[in-house]
Amino acid sequence: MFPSIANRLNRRYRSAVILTVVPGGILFTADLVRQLDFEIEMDGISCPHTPGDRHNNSNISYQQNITVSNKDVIIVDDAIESGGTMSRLVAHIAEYFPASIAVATLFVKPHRIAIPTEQYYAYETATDELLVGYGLPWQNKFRNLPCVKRLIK
Ligand SMILES: O=P(O)(O)OC[C@H]1O[C@H](OP(=O)(O)OP(=O)(O)O)[C@H](O)[C@@H]1O
Ligand code: HPA
Repeated sequence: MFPSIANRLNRRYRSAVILTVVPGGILFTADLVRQLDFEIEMDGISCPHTPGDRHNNSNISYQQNITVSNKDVIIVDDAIESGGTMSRLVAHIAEYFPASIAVATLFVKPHRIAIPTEQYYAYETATDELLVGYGLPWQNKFRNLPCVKRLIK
C-alpha cells in the first residue's frame, strides 16, 4: 500500500522501535508495519490535537512500555499539518537517548514547519484542507472511515 515508505525503511533499518502517535496513527501503523522486513518493537505516545490548531500544547503521554535508549526510533502518525505536534514529540523522545529518530507519516501538508530529523511520507497535500478517515478525525468522529476523504463543512 505504501511501497515507497516501506521500501525506504526496509533499506535503512535492521531494527527499530515503532512509536505510534495514538489514536490517529494506529491505522497507518497497522498497515505499514506489515510491510516492514526488519525487527520491530512497538510502543505508543499521544499528544491530543484539535484540527486547525497550529500550537498544540497538550500534555504528552508516553507509554514507555519499552526502552528506546540506543535504539532507532520511528515515530508514526497519520498527518503533519503545522508540524507543531511532531516537533514536540521528537524533542520529547530525544530526551530518552535513542540512537536515532525518524518520522513516518501518511500525509504532510504544505505549511508545516521544518522538523530536523529523517522524514518519510507518502503524500504531500496541495493545501492545508482537512481530511477525515483512516485515523484522521473531525470532532473525534470518522477515524474509522476506511479511506481518506476531504472534509466539506
Ligand atoms: O502538525 P500539527 O498541526 O500539530 O497536527 C498534527 C497532529 O494532528 C493529528 O492529530 P489528530 O487531529 O488526528 O488528533 P489525535 O492527536 O487525537 O489523533 C495528527 O495525528 C497529529 O498528531
Ligand atoms: O487533515 C486533518 N484531519 C484531522 N486532523 C488533522 N490534524 C492535522 N491534519 C488533520
